[in-house]
Amino acid sequence: MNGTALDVQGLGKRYGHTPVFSGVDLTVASGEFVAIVGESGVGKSSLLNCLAALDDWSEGRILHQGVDLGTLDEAQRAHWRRQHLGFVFQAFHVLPHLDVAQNIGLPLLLLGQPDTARVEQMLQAVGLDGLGARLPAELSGGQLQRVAIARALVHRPGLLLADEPTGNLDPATAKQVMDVLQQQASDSGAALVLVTHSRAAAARAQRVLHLTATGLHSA
Ligand SMILES: Nc1ncnc2c1ncn2[C@@H]1O[C@H](COP(=O)(O)OP(=O)(O)OP(=O)(O)O)[C@@H](O)[C@H]1O
Repeated sequence: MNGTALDVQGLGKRYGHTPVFSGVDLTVASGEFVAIVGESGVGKSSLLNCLAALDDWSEGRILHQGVDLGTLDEAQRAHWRRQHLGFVFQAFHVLPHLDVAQNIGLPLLLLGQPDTARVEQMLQAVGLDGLGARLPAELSGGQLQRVAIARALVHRPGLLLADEPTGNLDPATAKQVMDVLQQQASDSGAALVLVTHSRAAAARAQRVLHLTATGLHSA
């Protein structure tokens, strides 16, 4: 897929009267990998939650492949997320009572398009071949994050957001998880926006942007 996956114009976020950031402009092409870094508390997670339309923003616009997310109501945003978005969190957020294959297949199930062959394909792609019947409690942290990556991409979203996905992992495991995340995002042609404190993870991106209270700047 070519073209612009994400176009953010003059985005600002306040919690009540407390400003977090303003003036955020960002264009991400399909297949591009952008890292966002910045001091703790500057608003990186808040920005990502806005880009996912999980939280409201105070000013500006977010367009995803031409769709203005600000014009969608809650139900339409939920529908947009299900179809077009993958999200990987620091704390994995896999569902403990579902096995690995069920966790990975959940986005397809929610879309009414269950597809066991696609789930198998994703299991292989992230190096978890043969582990589909395991419960999350029986996996390592690195394996859990691979489940989360497979789940985030199983429905072929155009936009993949990752919030500190290696924050809970040791450096060697973090490297393996980043290899999988980068490779899978690239193979699927998804735009990848990564928030991280890890210099090693950020250095993999095509662009590294620094978030401050006044916007995103080239790092
Ligand atoms: N729901 C909320 N209500 C009010 N303030 C909030 C809320 N969520 C975050 N904040 C505040 O907004 C600011 C930005 O928080 P955010 O978590 O986005 O920063 P961050 O850059 O991701 O930080 P870190 O790198 O430590 O994860 C912080 O001052 C935080 O206390």
